Amino acid sequence: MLELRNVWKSYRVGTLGSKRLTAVRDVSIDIAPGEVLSVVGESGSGKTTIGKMVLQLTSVTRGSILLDGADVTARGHAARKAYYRRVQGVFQDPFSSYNPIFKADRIFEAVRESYFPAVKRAEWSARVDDVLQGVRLDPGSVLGKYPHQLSGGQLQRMLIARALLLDIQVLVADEIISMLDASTRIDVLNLLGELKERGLGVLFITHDLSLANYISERVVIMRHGAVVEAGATGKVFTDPRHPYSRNLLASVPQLHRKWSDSDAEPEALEPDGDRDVPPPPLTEVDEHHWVAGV
Ligand SMILES: Nc1ncnc2c1ncn2[C@@H]1O[C@H](COP(=O)(O)OP(=O)(O)OP(=O)(O)O)[C@@H](O)[C@H]1O
Repeated sequence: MLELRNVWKSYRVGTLGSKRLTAVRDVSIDIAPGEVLSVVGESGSGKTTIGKMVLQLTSVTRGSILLDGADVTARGHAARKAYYRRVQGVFQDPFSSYNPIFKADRIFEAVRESYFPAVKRAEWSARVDDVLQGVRLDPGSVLGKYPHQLSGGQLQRMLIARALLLDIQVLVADEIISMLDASTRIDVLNLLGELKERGLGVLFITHDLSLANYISERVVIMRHGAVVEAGATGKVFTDPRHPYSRNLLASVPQLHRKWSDSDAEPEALEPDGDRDVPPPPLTEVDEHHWVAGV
C-alpha cells in the first residue's frame, strides 16, 4: 500500500527563486494493491507534481509518503534504489524516455546492470521475453530496433515491461496514453486493467475523465493543488457534489451531442485564494464519497 499523508509541495519561482508557488496542498491519498486510483483535474492543478513526488523526482515540502507503512521521503541513495524496485513511473511521451542513438531494448539491459548484475545474459533474455509477452509484445518484433522504428504504443508497452522486470507494487502512469491513437490507447488501457488484476496498484494521472472512468475504481479530483472531491469513481462521476467537479464533468464532449446543443453555463467557483492555508477539509457525504468544504 502506498500512502500520501498531508503532502504539500511548493516550488521556488520568480527571479532567482525569490517566490514560492504552492502546487500541492495537504493531499492525502492511498493506492492499494490491485486497484487503479485516478487523479484528474484541470491543467496546473498539481497532478504531475503528485506523481513526481511519489517517484521521488521532486522533494516533498511537507507531509510524508509511505510504502507498506515505512516513510520513504528524504532517504539515502540505497533506500531510494530499493524503493524503485517497488515503485516505477511511465510518462506521457514515450519517445523522450529513450535515447534515439541506442536500440530501444537498452532500457532492459540498464535494469540488469543496475539491479540484477549477477543474472547471466541468457537468463536475463528469457526474463525480458517473458515480460514482453506479458505486455502483449512479440519480442522478435521489438528487440534490436531503434526507437524511431517502433510505434508510440510499442515504446510505451516496453516501458511498462521495464517496470515489470523490477516486480513493482505501484506504477505511476502520468498521461501515458494521451499521445497514442484511439486503438492503441485501448490496448494500453486494457493492459493496465490486466496488471491491476495481477495485483499491481496504479496511480493513473489524466486530464481525461472518460479514461479515468473506464479504468479506475476510485478517483480524486484536484483543483489549485487541493482535492475537491474523491471516492468511488461511479459515485463521483454520476453524482458530483462539488461545483468544480460538476463543471469538469459537464465539459467532457459527448459523442451524441454537438457543441451547439450545449446550453449549460458553468457554475460559479471560488477564486484561487491563499494557497498556503490548508484547503477546506473533505467530508464524507455518502459511503465512499468525500467532498471538500461542505
Ligand atoms: N519545476 C517547477 N517549478 C516551478 N513550478 C512548477 C514546476 N512544476 C510545476 N510547476 C507549477 O506547479 C503547478 C502544478 O503543476 P503540475 O504540472 O503538477 O500540474 P498538472 O495538473 O499536472 O498540469 P498538466 O495537466 O498541465 O500537466 C503549476 O502551476 C505549474 O506551473
